[in-house]
Amino acid sequence: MAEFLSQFRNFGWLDAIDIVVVTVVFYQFYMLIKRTRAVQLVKGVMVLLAISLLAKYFQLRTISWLLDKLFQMFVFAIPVVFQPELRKVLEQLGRGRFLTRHPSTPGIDTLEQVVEELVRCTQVLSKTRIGALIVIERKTGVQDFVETGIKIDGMVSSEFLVNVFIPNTPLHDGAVIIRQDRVAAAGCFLPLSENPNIQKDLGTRHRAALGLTEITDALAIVVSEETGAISVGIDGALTRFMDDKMLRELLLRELEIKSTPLSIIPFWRW
Ligand SMILES: Nc1ncnc2c1ncn2[C@@H]1O[C@H](COP(=O)(O)OP(=O)(O)OP(=O)(O)O)[C@@H](O)[C@H]1O
Repeated sequence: MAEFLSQFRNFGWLDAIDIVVVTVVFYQFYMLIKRTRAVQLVKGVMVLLAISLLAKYFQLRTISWLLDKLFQMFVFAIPVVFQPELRKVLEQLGRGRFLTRHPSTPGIDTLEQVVEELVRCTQVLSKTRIGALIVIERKTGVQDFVETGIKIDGMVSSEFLVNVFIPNTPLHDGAVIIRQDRVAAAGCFLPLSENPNIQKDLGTRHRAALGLTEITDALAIVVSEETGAISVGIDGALTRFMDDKMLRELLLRELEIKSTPLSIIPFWRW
């Protein structure tokens, strides 16, 4: 205890600066990877770190030894796995944009408005038989897929979304990605599902919606060009033939805006 307190007695302003700098660097790095799938890996490493500390504390030698070896491996693996994120950090440092402010979370009213705009736009798209694929990001970041399209960063509005999907316009091909209350990008390329059990009449638009929702917790709304049917992909399963009421209830529930009973949701799920 005395040793611990003596450390504090030697604590100078340089140590304070040291701690602040390290905190800021870690925070900015976290904000940078927060929207990508790399954050899951960081969480995994944190869990292993916690187990390793506990194993050391309780003197569990085999677990400690195993985890030590694993961490030695990480020294080489992490730069490879995080290569894109590390490149981005270095680029931002180079441009002097490391200390940027990060957008705050929108309120419930704003998100409710976003849901309304999405419901309105899917109704128009469905009635006019315009095919569409709209992804809504949740906890797992989908920045990797945002980067495959054209960055937009605009307000979510029904009119804008309908316009994006009008055939033969520059952005109609691919998916629109919504992040919170903003349209992050359009024309994004999503991974196709390889699930062999998908109905044969569902083409690549539906497969892309399933593909993304298999690997992230995002929601994917699909409007079929052929039938006008509205479907929603969640966790690699498709809820099909939704009307405006069902879609509104599902979005409000899944986006944790309002809790609605499950019974309203149809069970056309594959
Ligand atoms: N990997 C992908 N990522 C994003 N969008 C895609 C992807 N693959 C296809 N699409 C979109 O789907 C369109 C083709 O849809 P296709 O007709 O093959 O699918 P579908 O599931 O049968 O849908 P629909 O019922 O609308 O015809 C493409 O023009 C493109 O906009």
